[in-house]
Amino acid sequence: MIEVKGVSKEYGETIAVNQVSFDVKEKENLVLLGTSGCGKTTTLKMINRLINPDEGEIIINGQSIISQNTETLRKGIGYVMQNIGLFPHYTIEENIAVVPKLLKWDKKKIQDRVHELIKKLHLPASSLKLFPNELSGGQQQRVGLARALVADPAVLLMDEPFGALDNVTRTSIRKEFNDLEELKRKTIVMVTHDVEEAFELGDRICLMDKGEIMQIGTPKELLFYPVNDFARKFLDGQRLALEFKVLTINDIWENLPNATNKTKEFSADMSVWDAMEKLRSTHFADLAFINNNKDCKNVTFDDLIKAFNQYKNLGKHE
Ligand SMILES: Nc1ncnc2c1ncn2[C@@H]1O[C@H](COP(=O)(O)OP(=O)(O)OP(=O)(O)O)[C@@H](O)[C@H]1O
Repeated sequence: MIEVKGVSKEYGETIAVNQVSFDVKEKENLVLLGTSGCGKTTTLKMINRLINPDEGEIIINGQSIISQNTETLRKGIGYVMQNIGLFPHYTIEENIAVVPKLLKWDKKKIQDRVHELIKKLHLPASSLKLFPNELSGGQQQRVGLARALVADPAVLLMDEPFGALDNVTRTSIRKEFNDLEELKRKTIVMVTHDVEEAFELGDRICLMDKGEIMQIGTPKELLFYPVNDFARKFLDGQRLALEFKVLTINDIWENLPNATNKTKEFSADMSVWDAMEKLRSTHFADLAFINNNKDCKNVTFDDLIKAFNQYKNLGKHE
C-alpha cells in the first residue's frame, strides 16, 4: 500500500531523515517511535508531501507520490496534526466539514457525515456550534480525528494524535481508538514518542534514532528480538509491563493447568495483562479460557505468573 524507499531529508547541517525505507501494508497500523528529534514527523510529512524528500521515493498504491497532483494526493490521505491544529475561528461543524466542502459535497451529505462521526466519536451534538476553545482537550482531539476521517480516506497519517492530553484521558481515548470500526479499515502511519502507546496501537513499530531506522517489527519482535543495543535499551524501563501486555494466554497455553470447569470462558487471544486485570476486577478466583482448538484451561493469578515465567525461562520466544 505505502512504500517508502531510501528517503532522506537534510536541513543545513542536520540530517533529519537518513535513507529510511519501510512498507506499510493495507489496513496496517505502523507506528513511528523514537525520542524527540529523531525524524518521525519529517518522515510522516513526506508521505503527504508537506515536506519533499531530498532523496528517495514514496509510492502509494503503486503510484509514486510525485507523479500525482498534491491536492488530489492529500484528499486521499487523512492527517491528524500534532497539537490538534483546529481552525480557532471555525465552529466544530465547520472544522470537520473542511475537506467535504473542498470536495464539493452537497450540504445534506456533509451534515449527515458530520453527525455520523460525532456520534461515533462520542461528541455531543451541542458541540457542533461551538468553537474549539470551548471544548476540552480530549474533545478537541476527537474533532481532529473526525476531520481526518470525514471523507473516508484509505490512508491516515497521525502525528502524536494523543500528545496534547493528560495521561488518564489519553489512555481512555486510546481504548476507544482501538475499538473504532472506521479506523480498522484504514492504513495508518502514526507518530509517537510514547512506548506504551506504540505497543498498544501498532501492528508493527518502526523504531528510529537520529534519522535512521533501528528496527521494524511487531511489538513481540521488538521486545523479544531486539536487533541492537539501542532497541534493547529503549524498552528496558517498561519491559516487564510490555511483556505482560504483548503475550497472550495462547502464548503461555501449554504452561497452564487444564480446565476443571468451563464456566466463564474467555478467548485465549486475551493478553496476560488483561487476564490479570479481569481477575483483579471481577474477584473471580479463576477464569476459564478457550483456544481455537476448543481446549479449555482454568487460570488463577498465580497460574498466570508461573506460566509467564516458564515461558520466559524456557526461551519460548527464541
Ligand atoms: N524546518 C526545519 N528546519 C530545520 N531543522 C528542522 C526542521 N524540521 C525538523 N528539523 C530538525 O530535523 C530533526 C528531525 O525533526 P522531526 O520533527 O522530524 O523529529 P521528531 O522525531 O518528529 O521530533 P518530535 O517528537 O520532537 O516532534 C530535528 O533535529 C529537527 O530539529
